[in-house]
Amino acid sequence: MKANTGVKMIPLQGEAFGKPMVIYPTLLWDDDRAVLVDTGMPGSWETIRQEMLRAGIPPERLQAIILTHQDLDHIGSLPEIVRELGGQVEVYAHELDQPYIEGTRPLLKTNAQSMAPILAMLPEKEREHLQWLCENPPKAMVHKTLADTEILPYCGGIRIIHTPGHTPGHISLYVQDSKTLIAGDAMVYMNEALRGPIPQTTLDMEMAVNSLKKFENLEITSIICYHGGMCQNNVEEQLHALIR
Ligand SMILES: O=c1ccn([C@@H]2O[C@H](COP(=O)(O)O)[C@@H](O)[C@H]2O)c(=O)[nH]1
Repeated sequence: MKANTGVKMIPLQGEAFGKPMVIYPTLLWDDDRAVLVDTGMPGSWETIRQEMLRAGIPPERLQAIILTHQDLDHIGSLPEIVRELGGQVEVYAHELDQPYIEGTRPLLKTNAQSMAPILAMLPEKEREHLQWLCENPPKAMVHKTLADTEILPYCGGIRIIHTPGHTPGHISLYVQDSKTLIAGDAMVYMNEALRGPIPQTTLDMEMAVNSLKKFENLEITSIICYHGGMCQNNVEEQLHALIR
């Protein structure tokens, strides 16, 4: 029997890096399990938990967290979720971002040196907070690393697509049942238009643009961008216009 599967974005609103920001972790579920893709900034677990309850998915059903990459706004609430749910949750990420998420290497972007221009512009309280996060970044163990083309057996099958560029271990996810592409930061959705990676925060633009070719042969009905949310208008046309 086919499982009942679902996809729901969890909008998280707040202030980050000196500006207002809305970001979109995604909740996936089937009959008995739920999966969270990315965890928001530190302190977001309570909002995510409430949104899960509103969707009728008890947090105890959460069995996996998939991190699209190491950036602070994606891994921020990982420690608090793992602390609360403990051993029931398996954490997944690509091996190239694993050491940063586990804290054995400093985060590639959210460190005092890279953040210096932003830190200098912030009011004192926010500066102290971001400085503290740079020195004490969230970290947690990655239980399983993910490789390109692998299919995770949750929610009707989640295909892993390695899309390096924004970070070396950036992954996107293709949810087979609903034909939804969870693009992480490989693309953004702004003013009802799908756009490529943002140069300001992408470590290797050439690689990031090249990674978009991996979406070329997918049948896609919706794309969820972490920045901008869900794109459902002329999805394949918009996507093909970005692929060079
Ligand atoms: O203006 C900014 C915003 C963010 N950063 C750093 O880049 C990463 C990724 O940011 P995204 O907005 O998710 O692409 C973030 O964790 C910050 O460390 C930046 O340098 N400048």
